[in-house]
Amino acid sequence: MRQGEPPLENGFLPYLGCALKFGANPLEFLKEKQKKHGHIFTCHVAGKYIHFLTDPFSYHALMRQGKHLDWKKFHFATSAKAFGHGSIDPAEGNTTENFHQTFIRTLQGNALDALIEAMMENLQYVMLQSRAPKLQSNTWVTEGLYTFCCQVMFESGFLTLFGKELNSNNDKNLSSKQETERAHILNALENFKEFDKIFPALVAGLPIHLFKSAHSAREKLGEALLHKNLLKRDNLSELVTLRMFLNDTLSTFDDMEKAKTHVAVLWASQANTIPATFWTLFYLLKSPEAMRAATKEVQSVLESAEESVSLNGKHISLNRKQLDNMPILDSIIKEAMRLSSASMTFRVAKEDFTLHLENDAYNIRKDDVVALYPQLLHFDPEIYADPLTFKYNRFLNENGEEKTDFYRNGRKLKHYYMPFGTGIAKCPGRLFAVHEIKQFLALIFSYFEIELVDSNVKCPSLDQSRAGLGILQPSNDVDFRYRLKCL
Ligand code: HEM
Repeated sequence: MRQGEPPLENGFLPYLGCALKFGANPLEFLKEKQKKHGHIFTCHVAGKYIHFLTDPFSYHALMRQGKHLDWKKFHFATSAKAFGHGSIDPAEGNTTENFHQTFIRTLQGNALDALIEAMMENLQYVMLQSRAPKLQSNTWVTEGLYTFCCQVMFESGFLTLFGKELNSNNDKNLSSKQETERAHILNALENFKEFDKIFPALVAGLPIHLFKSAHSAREKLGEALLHKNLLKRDNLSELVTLRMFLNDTLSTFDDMEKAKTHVAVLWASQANTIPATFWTLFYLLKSPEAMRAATKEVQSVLESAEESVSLNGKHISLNRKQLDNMPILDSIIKEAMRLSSASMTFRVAKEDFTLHLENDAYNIRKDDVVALYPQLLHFDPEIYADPLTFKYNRFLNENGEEKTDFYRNGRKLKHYYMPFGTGIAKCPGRLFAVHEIKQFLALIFSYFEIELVDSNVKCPSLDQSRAGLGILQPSNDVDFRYRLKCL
């Protein structure tokens, strides 16, 4: 440590430094170091020097000094490492596509309306038609809640981004075509889960060939998303259509590398959405007061949209504007994600520079990492009283509208909620993600009676193996049951 640099925590292990202690429980580790060193400190982790900023009032200072910091290099390198495509950094010459721009263009603005419309249709198809055999006799179906959220969101989200298989003449009838399609998607889900299990290890730098079955799962996902196979599908999203075009026109990637860039999009679209959906529904099932408020809000939006709920094949349709008018569901989803998110923001120093914070300044060396760990903020009792408790209306003000004033030390915070990251690299799919979860809930409440098998079941703990990468998964599943309402 040189003069003017943040206090250094070297750890005891050569090279690994603090990696193991950090990896075991990042929140506890960072809290302990914050107590020891104050609001900024450096950890030596696996050969890198990571400067953690823990004061939420410094976050803004970091964003303002963006010219010294690179957010892309780390993302590009991680994506190539985990998904196995060549570098997507235009500086390295494989492609001139600006991926971030492609994502913003096809996940927000007008493109979002089309995604929402397709998702509404696909969710109902998946919940009512594709799973019909389970629902036939109007009796209760018991299942793991995580398994259910995983299947419904994966199948619907996959169909929304990658479309449906085109009719082939070999198919005898519609239902056998649906069965084949469903089998293909559930097979993709199995491969997705197998690959997702080792995702943290790949990000940490372990080579995929150490994991035989996950490697083969990733290759199979790639094969399913080869351009020649995507061309056999109908209703591809604008995101996938544009990405195929740009792969073909702006890159020198071979067919499998192109496919692997689609595997990356598939992963980004599902890996956080699935656990976020689980936590939202779990907390609702545990909180009758929240459930009453949520179902009432959905009913009233359906009534004012003049949508009736029936099982005669006519689907409910709610557009973006109607879904945007659900502040209670917004607050519930935010609260569930506050409690389960452990994303981390990284920036890499492009050169030696002085980082100016509110009251002090620190020297940062080229290639060092500056990081934020917003779970510290989400669990800060000064900002969120009783931070480990789910309060469905935490993000609502007295008028029942979105609450945006949160304080620390008597000062209003600009950054108080960050599951989607912040600044330029903020998740481009965040609006779609929240709409998807709202649609899922609105449809569950409309079509099903639903309850936990054991209403006293304990809240599962957060599986820390994915800390730093987004929404944490539950460490165990929870049984619930559901049946179609008599409509
Ligand atoms: C609850 C669900 C979601 C959460 C919590 C989430 C969170 C995040 C976070 C934390 C990042 C990294 C931001 C940073 O580095 O600062 C990210 C990036 C990204 N997300 Fe999401 N995300 C979610 C859903 C989605 C969905 C549904 C899509 C697409 C359909 C999506 C597409 C992406 C993409 C493409 C990136 C990379 C952006 C880039 O590098 O330009 N995400 N997400």
